[in-house]
Amino acid sequence: MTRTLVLVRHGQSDWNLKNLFTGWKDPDLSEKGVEEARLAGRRIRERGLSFGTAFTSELTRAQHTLKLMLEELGQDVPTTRNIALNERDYGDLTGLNKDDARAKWGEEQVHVWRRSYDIAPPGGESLRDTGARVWPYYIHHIQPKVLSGGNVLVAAHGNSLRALIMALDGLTPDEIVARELATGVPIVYRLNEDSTVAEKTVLEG
Ligand SMILES: O=C(O)[C@@H](CO)OP(=O)(O)O
Repeated sequence: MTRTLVLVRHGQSDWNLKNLFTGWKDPDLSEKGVEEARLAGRRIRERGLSFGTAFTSELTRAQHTLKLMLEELGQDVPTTRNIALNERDYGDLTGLNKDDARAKWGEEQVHVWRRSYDIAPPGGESLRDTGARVWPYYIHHIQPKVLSGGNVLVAAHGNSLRALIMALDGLTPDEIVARELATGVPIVYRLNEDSTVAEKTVLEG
């Protein structure tokens, strides 16, 4: 029994390309994002992994990434979509250009809003808030599938996955600040029977 969990941040979206805060807005993948998603699927295929279940968010960029990965894998897997896996809600920053926001509020403040654990952007969610919906969803819906040996593929978002990875890797609020997730790079976890992490491999390069 392999108990494998693969996490993938969606490929580059049109709004990533335009450098806009995206959050719960729903742009699709850019051309580059489509290629990144396909490459992610091929990287997973090279590992010979097959999946019993897949999960994604309610947002198009993650769903599209999952679809393209499964096409590359040649696997038709039952998929569950849930809002709990959505990107962090960016509140009032949504739709603003990230460089314009730095010019207005300063580099440091914008970095705190984007990467800190417990400071929320105005009207939006902190990473802690995001984790408060992602982690219970993981525990109740995703982890049981992994522990039963079905191998699970999750396509989600930079911050919903940072929140999950923080818990899986046992990172502190200070340590999570420096964690960035690249688009379309699969992260493979193998879990022990007791749900702790046995091994983590990042499929990059
Ligand atoms: O705009 C967003 O929703 C996210 C991810 O693209 O941005 P950030 O890099 O600030 O986490």
